[in-house]
Amino acid sequence: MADTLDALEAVIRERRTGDPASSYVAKLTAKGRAKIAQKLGEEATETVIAAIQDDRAGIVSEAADLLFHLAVLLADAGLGLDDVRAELARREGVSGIDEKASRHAD
Ligand SMILES: N=c1c2ncn([C@@H]3O[C@H](COP(=O)(O)OP(=O)(O)OP(=O)(O)O)[C@@H](O)[C@H]3O)c2ncn1[C@@H]1O[C@H](COP(=O)(O)O)[C@@H](O)[C@H]1O
Repeated sequence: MADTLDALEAVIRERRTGDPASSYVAKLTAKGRAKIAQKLGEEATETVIAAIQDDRAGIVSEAADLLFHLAVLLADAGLGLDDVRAELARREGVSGIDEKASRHAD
């Protein structure tokens, strides 16, 4: 899975400046950050709908769309999956319950 996402990220970085007529990544990137963010939101909503309908195949399909569009957004922001991995690694072993409680400690 990590390899697939890394390969996808590499393709996205390469296609960003490609021909919008033949590349969806280039076409979406050319439309700008707001459009990329909008698409990400749409795919998130479609994932939510599939989840509520308990549509397992739909969840997988929409999650793939969601991860793809997230990777396009990260690339547009000059970020990458390694930045997200580092943040998740930083949180490793920190309970979400404890983390939330610590926000209200002071
Ligand atoms: N994983 C994906 C991937 N997932 C989803 N999509 C596209 O994302 C789009 C989202 O679907 P929508 O129906 O919402 O999009 P739309 O109707 O075109 O968009 P709007 O005009 O409505 O905004 C579709 O065109 C899908 O084909 C993807 N397009 C590309 N990839 C990967 O990116 C690589 C590079 O793609 P190109 O840039 O097209 O060469 C490909 O080889 C794939 O590996």
